[in-house]
Amino acid sequence: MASSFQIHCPWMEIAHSLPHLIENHQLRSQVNKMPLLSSQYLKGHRELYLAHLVLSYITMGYVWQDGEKGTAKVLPQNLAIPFVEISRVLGLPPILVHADFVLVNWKKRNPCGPLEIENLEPIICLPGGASLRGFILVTFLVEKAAAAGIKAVPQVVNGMLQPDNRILEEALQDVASSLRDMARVLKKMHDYVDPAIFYGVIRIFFSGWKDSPALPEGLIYEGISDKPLVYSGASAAQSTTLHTFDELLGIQHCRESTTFLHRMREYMPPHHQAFIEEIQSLPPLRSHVLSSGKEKLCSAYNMCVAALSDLRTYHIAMVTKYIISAARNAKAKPSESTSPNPPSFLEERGQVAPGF
Ligand code: HEM
Repeated sequence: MASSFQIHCPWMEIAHSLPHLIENHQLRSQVNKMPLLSSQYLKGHRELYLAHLVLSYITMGYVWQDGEKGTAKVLPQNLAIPFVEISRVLGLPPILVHADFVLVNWKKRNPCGPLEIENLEPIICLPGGASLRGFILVTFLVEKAAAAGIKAVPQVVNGMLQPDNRILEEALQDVASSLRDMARVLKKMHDYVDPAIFYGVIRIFFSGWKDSPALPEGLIYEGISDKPLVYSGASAAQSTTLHTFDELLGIQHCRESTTFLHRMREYMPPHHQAFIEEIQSLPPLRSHVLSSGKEKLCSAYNMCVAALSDLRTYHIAMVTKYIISAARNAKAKPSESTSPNPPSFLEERGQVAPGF
């Protein structure tokens, strides 16, 4: 019997040629020829996540193939119906999310080799060549660096609830070291991602259709709803990592940022959201540390807050380089810009957070 992905292979075939089809403005006609396939043959979470990844990339290419002026207003039913069905099963929105873009979109070149950038490859790509590859893989490696800190979270909780100050202090040290590691890995972005390509070519493909001047009413998912649906685009603000550390440490953001960050949680896999809610429901760690009166514990907690703050400060420097300065350069020297028309509706604004 044929495997389900052999049955669904038209999706895979198109997805593997996305950069070429988009650059040649042929993706829409290819998608329009695609048969309407049922998603019911997909088995298990691996196939379902792979299908969401593939259909989300095809969707972003379909909508943005012709840039901001030639946006598609309707997603054809042969793409919209299976994408929405699979999204419902996974509890994800029918748009590219961080989990698609980064968390499931990698494979090892040599299966026995290390989980390092030289041995990694995205499964599905969009235009942007080496810079797109670098953006996906460096972000993936930042997530990998966060894993040790996330694993330390249950230890922090044990140390607090038992209570055992030694366990708590060690676990907090692990969290701080993981946050420092994330910042160290984030710096690799400079080696792999060209700001002009990021700004002029790559960014538009993560853009959503909520509060978007290019799609002010949203996108019609044919066969699903006659009214346009609105969804935010992909952003690492949908990564579970910093949400978890914020909740653990009791970090409070201003009201506007809190609203935005909470909205981004709706774009995470449901089990990620549940994990964050679990941390949120715990007794406050900060009060526990303060009331313990233990200097070493306070200092371990403070190290975590400092490392998280340093990571965010560095991230703002990245936003400046890859968006604000890149926008100015593209405007000042349009002839040198890699893309003839960097999308004007995204100038100096976040993907999903206007005015960020
Ligand atoms: C070229 C690199 C990057 C740029 C230009 C960039 C840009 C942005 C922008 C514009 C936002 C505002 C929200 C939005 O509109 O999407 C944002 C938010 C965010 N980004 Fe990035 N980002 C980059 C890489 C990363 C990486 C590698 C991570 C780590 C996983 C990350 C984590 C976050 C988080 C957690 C937020 C939410 C705000 C916060 O919690 O501080 N970003 N980013």
